[in-house]
Amino acid sequence: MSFGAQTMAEPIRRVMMRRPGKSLADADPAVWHYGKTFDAARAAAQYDVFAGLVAKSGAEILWYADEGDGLADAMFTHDPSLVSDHGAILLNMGKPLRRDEVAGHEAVYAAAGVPILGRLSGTGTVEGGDCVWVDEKTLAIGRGVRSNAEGIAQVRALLAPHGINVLSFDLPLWQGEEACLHLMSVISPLADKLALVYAPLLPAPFYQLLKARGYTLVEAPDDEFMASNGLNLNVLPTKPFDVIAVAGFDKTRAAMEEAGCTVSTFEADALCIACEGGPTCLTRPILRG
Ligand SMILES: NC(=O)NCCC[C@H](N)C(=O)O
Repeated sequence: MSFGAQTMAEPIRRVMMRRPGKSLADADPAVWHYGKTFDAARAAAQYDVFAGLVAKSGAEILWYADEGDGLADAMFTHDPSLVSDHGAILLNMGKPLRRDEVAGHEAVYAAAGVPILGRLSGTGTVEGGDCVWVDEKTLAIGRGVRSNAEGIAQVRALLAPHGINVLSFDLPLWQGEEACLHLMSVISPLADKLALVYAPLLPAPFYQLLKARGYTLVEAPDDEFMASNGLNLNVLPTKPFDVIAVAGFDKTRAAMEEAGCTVSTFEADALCIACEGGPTCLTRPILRG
């Protein structure tokens, strides 16, 4: 089978990515809520280093091309769709500027022969960054600014026939409606039942569920979470205990190494810190395991 990713840290075999091009170069930072360190040319150069690390892992990269559609955030391919073992789910973005990205994902799946399990409709919204596979039969979704109750109910209805339990956890507002806070902003799985977390912003019942399921939680330091706008926490496992992280957050790196991880880093001030999305957000795993 060439698709299926109901785990978060098993070896990444196939992934959808989008190299930022004309759409990011033309983006107005005030419209897109990009920070002071935004620089499209440097972001593209930093992206190439990141893409090289993903390619080095052996993953096949399916490219969603930026041909100037104006969708600057579309480089964050994690969000517009989700891939289950039963096909892809085309989501509906909570950030209105990102709604048209879903059609781009649909085209990539059609070209790659990945079946579509279903799609969200109406006013229901869910973003991929709010979705965390706790285990292969349990999907946690953060309800917040980007994902709403109706969207979560729609995902639940699509997955329930396959024996998958979808749970909803409420997120705080934190930096406001314009900023990006996903459930994946406060947790990054590193290996089976091992995750890096920023505990103060975790929904308390989600924290309790992880503990009850036998997870070991590595705590990211407060100062680096604040200094990085949360991006110190956003690390991509290419296989269990092997992760890609944003450079410059040495205490977070040391905490992961202490937990047995090998950490590769890349500079990402113009890309990740400025545009509010890290290595996990820049990838949509299509096949893991
Ligand atoms: N999964 C993620 O956390 N994605 C980051 C998306 C950042 C993008 N600027 C956004 O606001 O949607």
